[in-house]
Amino acid sequence: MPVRTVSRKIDTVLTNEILAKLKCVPARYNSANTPEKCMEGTRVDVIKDVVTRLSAPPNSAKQVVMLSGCAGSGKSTVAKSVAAILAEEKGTLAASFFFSRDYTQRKEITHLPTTLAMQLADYDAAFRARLINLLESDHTGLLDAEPHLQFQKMVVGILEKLPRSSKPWIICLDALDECGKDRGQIFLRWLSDSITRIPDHVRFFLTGRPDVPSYLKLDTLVSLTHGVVLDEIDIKLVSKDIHHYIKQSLNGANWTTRHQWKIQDRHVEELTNRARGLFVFAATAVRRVERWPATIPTLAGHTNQVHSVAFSPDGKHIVSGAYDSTVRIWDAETGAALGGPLEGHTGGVTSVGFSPDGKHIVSGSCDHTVRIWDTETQAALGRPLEGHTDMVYSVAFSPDGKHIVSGAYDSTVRIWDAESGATFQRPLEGHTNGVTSVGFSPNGNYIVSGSYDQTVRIWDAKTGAVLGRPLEGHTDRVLSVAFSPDSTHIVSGSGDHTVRVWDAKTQTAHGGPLEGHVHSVYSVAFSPDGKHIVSGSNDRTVQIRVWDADGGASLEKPLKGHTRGVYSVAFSPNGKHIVSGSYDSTVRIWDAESGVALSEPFEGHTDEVTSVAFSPDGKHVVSGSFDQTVRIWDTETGAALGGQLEGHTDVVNSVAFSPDGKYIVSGSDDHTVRLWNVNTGAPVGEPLEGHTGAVYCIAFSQDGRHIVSGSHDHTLRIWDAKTGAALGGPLAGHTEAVNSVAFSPDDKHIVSGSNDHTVRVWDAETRAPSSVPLEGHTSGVRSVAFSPDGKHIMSGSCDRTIHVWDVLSVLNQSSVLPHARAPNGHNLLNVGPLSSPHSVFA
Ligand SMILES: Nc1ncnc2c1ncn2[C@@H]1O[C@H](COP(=O)(O)OP(=O)(O)OP(=O)(O)O)[C@@H](O)[C@H]1O
Repeated sequence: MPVRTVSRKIDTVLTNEILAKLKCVPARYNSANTPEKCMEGTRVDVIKDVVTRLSAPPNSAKQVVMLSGCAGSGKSTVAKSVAAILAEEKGTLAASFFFSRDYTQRKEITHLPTTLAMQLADYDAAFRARLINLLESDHTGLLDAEPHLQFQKMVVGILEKLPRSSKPWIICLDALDECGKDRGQIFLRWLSDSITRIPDHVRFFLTGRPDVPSYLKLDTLVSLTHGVVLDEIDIKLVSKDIHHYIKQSLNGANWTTRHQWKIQDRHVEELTNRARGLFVFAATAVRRVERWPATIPTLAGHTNQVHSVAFSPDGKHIVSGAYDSTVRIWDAETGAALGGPLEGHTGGVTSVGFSPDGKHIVSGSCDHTVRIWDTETQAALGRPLEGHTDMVYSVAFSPDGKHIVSGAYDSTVRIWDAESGATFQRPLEGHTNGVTSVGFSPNGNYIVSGSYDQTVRIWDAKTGAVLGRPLEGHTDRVLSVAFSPDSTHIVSGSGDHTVRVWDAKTQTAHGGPLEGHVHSVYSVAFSPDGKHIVSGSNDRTVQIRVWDADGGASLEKPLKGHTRGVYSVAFSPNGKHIVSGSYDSTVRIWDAESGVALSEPFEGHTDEVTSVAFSPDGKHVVSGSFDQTVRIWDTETGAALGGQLEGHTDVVNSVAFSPDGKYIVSGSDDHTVRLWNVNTGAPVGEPLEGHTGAVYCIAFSQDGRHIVSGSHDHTLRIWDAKTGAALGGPLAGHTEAVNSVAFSPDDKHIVSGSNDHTVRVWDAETRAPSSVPLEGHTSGVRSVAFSPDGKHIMSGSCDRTIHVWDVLSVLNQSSVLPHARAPNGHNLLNVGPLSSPHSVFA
């Protein structure tokens, strides 16, 4: 390599190291947990106005634009949209800081100057050179100086020396009222004192509640500030935006492809009026509606218990059968009854269903018979089908419409020819009590049945043979069963008042019982698009629930139950369980296969839980918290063992057991890594020092000899676990904080996940990257782990997905493209967002 290239590389490494010393906070407009942008088509004028003012040529514009408005008026959402346009379309966003009282580092002014300086250095090479120069020649301890001095020297001092630019440089600071207890007053004073030194191509876009602009009164800054007040915009215009927002959210393409019903115009009007110009009202209402379960109109008309309901194949109609001996047809959207009751049965109607083409309805009754009806004329077709010797509890068409299956109190299942009404084949026998409910799988291969014996059974539709074991879980009679449209799930309703969903393949419960009815659930069905479950109950109501097949117990939208963000997950050593730690201050244990929570949340921490890990024998779990302590729990009972381990002087971000289970290592915001003796709870040796930012994550190597740590300073470090000495320099490459690290099972590689949205793999010995950065996540990567066989890497992100990467492909890819980014390369490596965990970790 030519000498000049080498020296340039060394220079780059050195300057990177100097800048890495700056304490920066991930608070850019596009950092994790910043607000969403305005919905397209809303706030168009105000966004345009602000962008135009900020983009005007120097001299002609005021140097500060201040957007204010009351709580929830939508300031941060507008700020995000403005910042995105400036950054992504105009290239004029020099720096941004979105304050938030919900995040420790983003609610103080402390790291604002260094964060701004770092971002300005990223934005402009001349600024960067001057900043490096300043830091190199500084002997006054500027890195640890108080923030006001840092602002003066690292931001204002450099800006004033730079040549004037014809292109605006915009600094966006959102939610000043959430900046410290003084609600942004300190910052405004700094700005006021120095604005005359800052060249006029540098503009500030500030937002805050109405008190923030009031702090400017009588200040020199006032004359340089243009104010935009959201609360002064004509309420008719704002209401138009809110109307658009509600309608799009609950009636737009995105909604209607996912949901069976949509909001009606008069309800949009009503919600808009009630919002009275406050976006937060509308946003909260929309979120409520989106949240499961949504119960839409109650269909009232039957004069006795409703025992069965089903959607028509096109989703437009619902049919119901009741103990008043009638069948009724309803409009699924409005809930209005279509025509009168269908009369003919001489006993209560227990079960109803549509034929696949929607033209016919089948019903089963306490009068021992099955009947077929014409949907349009609502007339009975032919004579009743006779054969069962007791009450018929359930009926359904086969997917090709040629057969009808029925289950009866005589404990048998029967199959009928839909056209001739003849019954053929022997009855299917196996249940030990009355068969209440039956259905074909949509692919026609299986029949499912529910019984008074509290179980659900699956049968081969061709041979009539029973498949696998009975599905157990209901604590009372199973009254109704049905397959999902894709044949993967079965839904059942029971006398225990609940609805349950089962995985048809694994024959296990999919999540916990769905509650809501106040009496026995006699009927359940999936809507044709699989997004809704309709259920009918002894409580005389029909309920339509929005069911998210990916939610609940599914691992694709992982393990729902925590009430705040989950920031740490880990597999148990045998791969059967998952532990999660949440900002809701609790720790939870889940079944890795079904996604079911295995116990009540573990409670004890007094603040957000940042990190969790299993002990090597799986019997204990360790957790670290914002409350600066480490805690150890009994996995089975959830009991906290001993007291809390105290010593860190700031938030504990990460914890891990040593492979022999004797030690725990922890990383903290106090920049140090600490070792603890599990038995005594006492710290071992001195804290390990070296990182220049908070330590976010740590892991032991499998042989227990090394520890790897990842930090807010964007780097990883490797330590000798015995001596505490750092092994070589930091592993640099990530461009944002490192949130998660892990050794591969053979200790040869380290995987890291970062706020820069990427996953990186490193050679543990040479400390060089072993792969291109793995791209695919659309938000910060929070958690990474190798599968126990080392063949896969799992990464979890703020984008709410878990990706699984094939390690062999990752490493091979790197030998083809040593240091380049593979365009779309991740498609080759990425097994994809996790839909079936079993395929990977089985
Ligand atoms: N134009 C918009 N499009 C879509 N959603 C919006 C819009 N404006 C606001 N919202 C939603 O309304 C809620 C409140 O908005 P936002 O947080 O921006 O208000 P704010 O004025 O900054 O409130 P606060 O002063 O309490 O921080 C958020 O949930 C946001 O997503």
